[in-house]
Amino acid sequence: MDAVFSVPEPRNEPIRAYAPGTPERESLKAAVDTLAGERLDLTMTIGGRQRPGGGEPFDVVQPHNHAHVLGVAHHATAADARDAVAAAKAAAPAWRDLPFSERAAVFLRAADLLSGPWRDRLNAATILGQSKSVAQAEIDAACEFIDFLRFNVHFGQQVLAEQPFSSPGMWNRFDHRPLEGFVYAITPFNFTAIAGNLPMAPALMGNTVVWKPSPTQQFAAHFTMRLFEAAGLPPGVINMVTGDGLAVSEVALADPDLAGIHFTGSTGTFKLLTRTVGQNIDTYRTYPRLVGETGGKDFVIAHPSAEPSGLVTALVRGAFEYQGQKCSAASRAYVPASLWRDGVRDELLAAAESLSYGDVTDFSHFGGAVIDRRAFDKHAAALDRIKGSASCSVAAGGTADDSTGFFVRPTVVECDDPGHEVFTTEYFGPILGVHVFEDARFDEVVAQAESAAPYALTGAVFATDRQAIERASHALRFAAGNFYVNDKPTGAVVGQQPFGGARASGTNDKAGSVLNLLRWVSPRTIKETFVPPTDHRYPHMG
Ligand SMILES: NC(=O)c1ccc[n+]([C@@H]2O[C@H](COP(=O)([O-])OP(=O)(O)OC[C@H]3O[C@@H](n4cnc5c(N)ncnc54)[C@H](O)[C@@H]3O)[C@@H](O)[C@H]2O)c1
Ligand SMILES: N[C@@H](CCC=O)C(=O)O
Repeated sequence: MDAVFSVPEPRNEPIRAYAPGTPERESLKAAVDTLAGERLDLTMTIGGRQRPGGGEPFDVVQPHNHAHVLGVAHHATAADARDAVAAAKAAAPAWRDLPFSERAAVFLRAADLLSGPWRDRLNAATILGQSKSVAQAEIDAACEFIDFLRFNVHFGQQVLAEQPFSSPGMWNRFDHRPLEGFVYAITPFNFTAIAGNLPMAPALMGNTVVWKPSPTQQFAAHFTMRLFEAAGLPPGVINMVTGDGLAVSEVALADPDLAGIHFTGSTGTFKLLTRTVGQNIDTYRTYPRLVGETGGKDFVIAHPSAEPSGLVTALVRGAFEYQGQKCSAASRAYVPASLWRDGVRDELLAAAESLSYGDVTDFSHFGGAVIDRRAFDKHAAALDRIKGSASCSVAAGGTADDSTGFFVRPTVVECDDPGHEVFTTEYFGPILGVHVFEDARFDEVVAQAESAAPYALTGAVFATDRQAIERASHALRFAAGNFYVNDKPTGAVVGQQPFGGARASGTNDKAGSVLNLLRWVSPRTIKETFVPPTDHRYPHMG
């Protein structure tokens, strides 16, 4: 077909409420019951074929009920990784030669399947495997994932439309080639949408991918791979390997055809991958593109003019939704003494104490458990250190219980010392540090908070005084890639608040935007001269 297609205009997927007594709630409940009753073989998918990894098995469990095994996966071995890389390379020529519209149609179909018949399955898998509440699963596994699929197609088309100028007598063109080689996508446990987006975005632009999901997100990742297949993704375009990824990295990072890494996860892991690529730099055919979105220590700073109830709600939702396991989660707050004394303290502590964390298959809970034993132990140890610290006191929560699930209570820590680890270390759990300051010190506190932590992902300022907002916004310009005024620092929506941070928080390539898709193409410039000159002499030569 010869045509310049326009892709469907993307719209953000409406969020379902799952109110008691509604058919949508019953249908999701049934999907949760069905998936909870199975014990799946969580296979790899290489070249379109499912097979178990060749390494040690590991259980994928419900974090809120860790005795309940949802499925068993195996760590991929070096041989598995070599097969995945070979499958990606074999699929590359046919996939990149498919017109963009055909590749886009696969992902638009995936979006519609997920919006309809696959919605309950992906949501249920995310509730069970990652311990998300219904509301948190819906905004992630359904809405954000659907948005990534649809908006990426829109932005991909925008990339292709980007063309150079042409002087008379010639036609200059960009051929937006995919990268030469394969892309290695490594994804975190906390968002089903991110896990789907990281292999999808390079694939849309014509690349083939080796995808390594997090072991603790493997349950939903399994269904994501099935969704891509149901949408018509050809074998070998996305090859999913399971496990911790150590053997996969040994193979993939040493391969001459490694063309890019699309990573989201901790700062430490991304630094390790970057360092390894640096060490192997002479191995590669081309410089691998490194895209990494990493950790955060996200702040909320209130001015004395802030509206108190909005501030409290933002702190509660920003810090404690999904048990604080969002890279964007509010984990340090700076509150003026006047507001703190006049109600914010009492409201915040009461709200934190009232939150119910429990078995999220009971839809009435606000939240669930933290992801695994490693996270639980890390938070328990941090709480012990905080309790032993002279400058801090636990004002709410502060307890942890792993008898049935990995539960850590929503915790508020008041701390005099703004340099304390509670304001600098990413715990990635439901622990909020609060520094209370004398009202007149607002600008000084903003300046300290600006670089108290090495990260620069998200941050919020609460104020009604426009000059205070302007001053804080200016002083914090480089302290957050996503900056909020009078809103919580979480919950970025694809297409509306393109997401990503700098400093130790990543390469800031803004997932789900044109900026990210640009990283997965390597344009060839073509100049065609319609009537080539036939005389080599300059006019001045006579
Ligand atoms: N900035 C963002 O957009 C964003 C979004 C979500 C999560 N995060 C960050 O992610 C972190 C939490 O996620 P996590 O605990 O899954 O992070 P993690 O770094 O422990 O793991 C991320 C992924 O890397 C894999 N991995 C680890 N070492 C590897 C290696 N040598 N080779 C190949 N793969 C390897 C893991 O198995 C997992 O799939 C937090 O720091 C959070 O801030 C950032
Ligand atoms: N995009 C999500 C965060 C993803 C990281 O975990 C938000 O804005 O809350």
